[in-house]
Amino acid sequence: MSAANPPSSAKTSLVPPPDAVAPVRHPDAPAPGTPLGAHYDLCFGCGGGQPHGLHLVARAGEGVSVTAEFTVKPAHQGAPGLAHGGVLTSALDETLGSVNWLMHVIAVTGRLETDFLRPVPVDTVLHLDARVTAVHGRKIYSTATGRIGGPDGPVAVRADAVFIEVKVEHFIENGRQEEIRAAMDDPDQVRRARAFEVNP
Ligand SMILES: CCCCC/C=C\C/C=C\C/C=C\C/C=C\CCCC(=O)SCCNC(=O)CCNC(=O)[C@H](O)C(C)(C)COP(=O)(O)OP(=O)(O)OC[C@H]1O[C@@H](n2cnc3c(N)ncnc32)[C@H](O)[C@@H]1OP(=O)(O)O
Repeated sequence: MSAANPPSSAKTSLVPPPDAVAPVRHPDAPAPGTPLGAHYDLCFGCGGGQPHGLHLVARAGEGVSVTAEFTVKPAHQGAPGLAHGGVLTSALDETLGSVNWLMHVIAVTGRLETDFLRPVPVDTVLHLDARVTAVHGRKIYSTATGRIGGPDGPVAVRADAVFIEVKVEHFIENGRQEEIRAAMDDPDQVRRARAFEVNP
């Protein structure tokens, strides 16, 4: 086994350890059915101000779950008339990322594994559903599906993920200064970030 190609480590396993606990919905989480809105206007996944983005719209579900829709546009093609797999994975990633908000936890994707079960044509609405299954320390285990033909249609894509809880400093210290300064100057963005600080 070469160092450049290490084995898939137990450290990044997608299976929660035996002492993982059930996720807890924050008391101030929005009621089921409430749109979550974009966490950042320029986010590729959900930002309304991102012309190249997916414009995914997520709503709170029951417990620690969300539903979302993403419409596949011609700009999202891989093969002629079919969605690119990486774009579909991005939609799953964004949906899984938004579900952490219901626990009032900021988290980033550590590991994400996608199964592609059916091709997804351009103009299809992908009906996404994501939920947290377990929490272990800073690790959040979650799973998502994307269905076509309606919210109860066949599963076209699915994913399992581990997200890692981070502080807001993760973004402030690692993001490009230009965008961080702009985010800090946006009262809405600061309010969103503060919500995590006052309701840990
Ligand atoms: C006013 C300005 C405000 C600006 C803020 C703006 C918005 C903020 C609000 C919300 C935004 C939040 C999310 C966005 C939502 C959706 C978008 C989709 C999500 C993404 O697209 S996000 C981008 C891709 N993502 C990354 O860019 C991560 C890069 N990466 C790192 O930044 C580090 O790598 C990190 C932080 C992950 C860990 O680093 P670290 O040093 O903090 O943690 P450490 O190593 O100590 O691990 C602690 C425990 O996690 C386990 N662990 C570690 N790494 C793991 C892995 N990969 N897989 C599985 N488990 C892992 C260890 O095994 C240990 O587990 P144990 O405790 O059991 O030992």
